[in-house]
Amino acid sequence: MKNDSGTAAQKRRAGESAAAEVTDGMVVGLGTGSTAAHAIEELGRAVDAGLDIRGVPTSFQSRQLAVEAGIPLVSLDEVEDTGVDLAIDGADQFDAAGHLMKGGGAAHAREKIVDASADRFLVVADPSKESDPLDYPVPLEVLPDARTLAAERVRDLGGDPDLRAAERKDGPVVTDNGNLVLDCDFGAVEHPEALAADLADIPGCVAHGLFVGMADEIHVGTATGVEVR
Ligand SMILES: O=C[C@H](O)[C@H](O)[C@H](O)COP(=O)(O)O
Repeated sequence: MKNDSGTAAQKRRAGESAAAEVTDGMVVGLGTGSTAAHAIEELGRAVDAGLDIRGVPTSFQSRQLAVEAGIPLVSLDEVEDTGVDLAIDGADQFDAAGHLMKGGGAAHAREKIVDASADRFLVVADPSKESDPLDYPVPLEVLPDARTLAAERVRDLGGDPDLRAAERKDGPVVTDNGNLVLDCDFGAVEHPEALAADLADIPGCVAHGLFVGMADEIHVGTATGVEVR
């Protein structure tokens, strides 16, 4: 179960552990999802206590949480000179090499921009996210007009694309960027670097959920503490 109290506590420990790495003056990338939310809440408490930071949200969801938590926000444009000091973000899966699958919340396009802009990128996760090899269907954000061609190219690569449907509306999920998501099942991904390159080449692909070689640390919340990998 993704949301039982054990897993929720593990996510909280991971989020709080990564938030503890944030220091005064930092520009911080604020990830999306239920685990990164714990880091945002913890940073909000630290801001209340006097921590001076600026946050760069990765989604509508993380922006809302940060506003509620009282974290001052900036856009990537506004930190052109300073860049992002540290990003904290969740993952749908991670492997032993530190490669990630992201995009379960359809936020991976902006997450990839913010996480790649950071001097240090910390992933927060619970132990259920570990998978070797990665086998979570790869989320592919595509321009709406590219949907049919992109699905065809995914099939050519050996994948099974499925247009992500919205849960409480008829029709597809539309991302924060106005695009669609194809969840592309490739089974076990034995060569993430090669698949990442092939997917990036698909016309109309905005971003795929493979984050290859990007993570600096993975904070894994356990039943009793946090393992940093
Ligand atoms: O698009 C969503 C993001 O990549 C999330 O960081 C990812 O889905 C993990 O979310 P959660 O921590 O809720 O499992």
